[in-house]
Amino acid sequence: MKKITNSLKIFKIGGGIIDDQDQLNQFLEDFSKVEGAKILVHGGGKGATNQLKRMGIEPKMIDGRRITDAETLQVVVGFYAGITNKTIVAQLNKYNQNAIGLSGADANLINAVKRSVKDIDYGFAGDLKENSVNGKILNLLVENGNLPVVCAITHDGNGQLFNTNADTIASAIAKELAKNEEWEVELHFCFDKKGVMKNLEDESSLILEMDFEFYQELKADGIISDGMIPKLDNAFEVINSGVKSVYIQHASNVGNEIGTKLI
Ligand SMILES: Nc1ncnc2c1ncn2[C@@H]1O[C@H](COP(=O)(O)OP(=O)(O)O)[C@@H](O)[C@H]1O
Ligand SMILES: CC(=O)N[C@@H](CCC(=O)OP(=O)(O)O)C(=O)O
Repeated sequence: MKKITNSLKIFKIGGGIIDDQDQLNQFLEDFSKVEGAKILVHGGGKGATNQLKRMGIEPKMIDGRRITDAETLQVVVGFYAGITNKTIVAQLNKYNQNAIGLSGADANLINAVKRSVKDIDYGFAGDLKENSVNGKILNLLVENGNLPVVCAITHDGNGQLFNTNADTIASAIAKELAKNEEWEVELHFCFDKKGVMKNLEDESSLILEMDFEFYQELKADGIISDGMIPKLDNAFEVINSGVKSVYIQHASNVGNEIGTKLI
C-alpha cells in the first residue's frame, strides 16, 4: 500500500504563452500562488522558431519534433537554457519562489538518446528512455523548499547536448517522482487553449474528460493535430504509472482542476 504524505504538482508551460510577455507574466504570478511542492517544466518552441527565422535558419518540425542540426542546437540551447529559463527563474524569485533553473545536463538531471526514426534524421533531437530522469536530485531540491524550473535541453552523459520535447520531459519527471512514496503527483500541461477542443474555433467545444480510445478516434478524424499529438501521447504515457491526475488546461487555470482531464 502506497504511503501518501504530500501532493507534488508538476506544471508544464508551452511556447504559445511564453512568447507573449503579458500572458507569461500573468501565468508566473498565478503559478507563484499555487501552494505546496511543485516543479515547472517549460518549452519555448514558438519563440525558438521565430529566433531561428530572424537568424536566417529555416525551422523544421516533423510530428511535433524539431529537426535539430548543429546550428539549430546552438540557437535552442541559448534560447531555452539561457534567456527563457533565466527570465522565468528571475520572475519567480521576484515572488520569493526559491526557483532554481536547470537543464537536463545540470546535476545529470535528464539523459537522452538521439531520436531514431526510420528515414528521418532529427539531428540532435533527443528522446528519453525509461529511467532517464535523476529523481534523487529533484526530490532533494523539492524537499528542501526549492522550485526546480526545467528547460528542454538534455544530454547523453557523454558530453553531447540534445533538444528534447518539453512535454516529454514533464511526463518523464512526473513518472519518476511518482515512484517516491512521499509524493502524490499531479501533472498539468498549461498552454494557450482551454484544453483539448472538438473545434478550435468554438470555445464551448472543450472536452472535459478523454480516454485513450477517444483520443485515437479524434486523431484519426483530424480533430487533434500538430503539437497536441506529442502532448497527448506523452500525457497518456503517465496515466497508468502512479501519477494521480493529468490535466490539459489553459495557463490562466493554473492551480485549478479545470480543462481536459485524461482518464
Ligand atoms: N483538438 C485540439 N485542441 C486543442 N489544441 C489543438 C487541437 N488540435 C491541435 N491543437 C493545437 O495544438 C497546439 C498546442 O500544441 P503546442 O503548440 O505544442 O503546445 P505548447 O504551447 O504547449 O507548446 C494548440 O495551440 C493548437 O493550435
Ligand atoms: C525536439 C523538440 O522538438 N524540442 C522542442 C523543445 C521546446 C518545446 O517542446 O517547446 P513547446 O513546449 O513550447 O512546444 C523544440 O525545439 O520545439
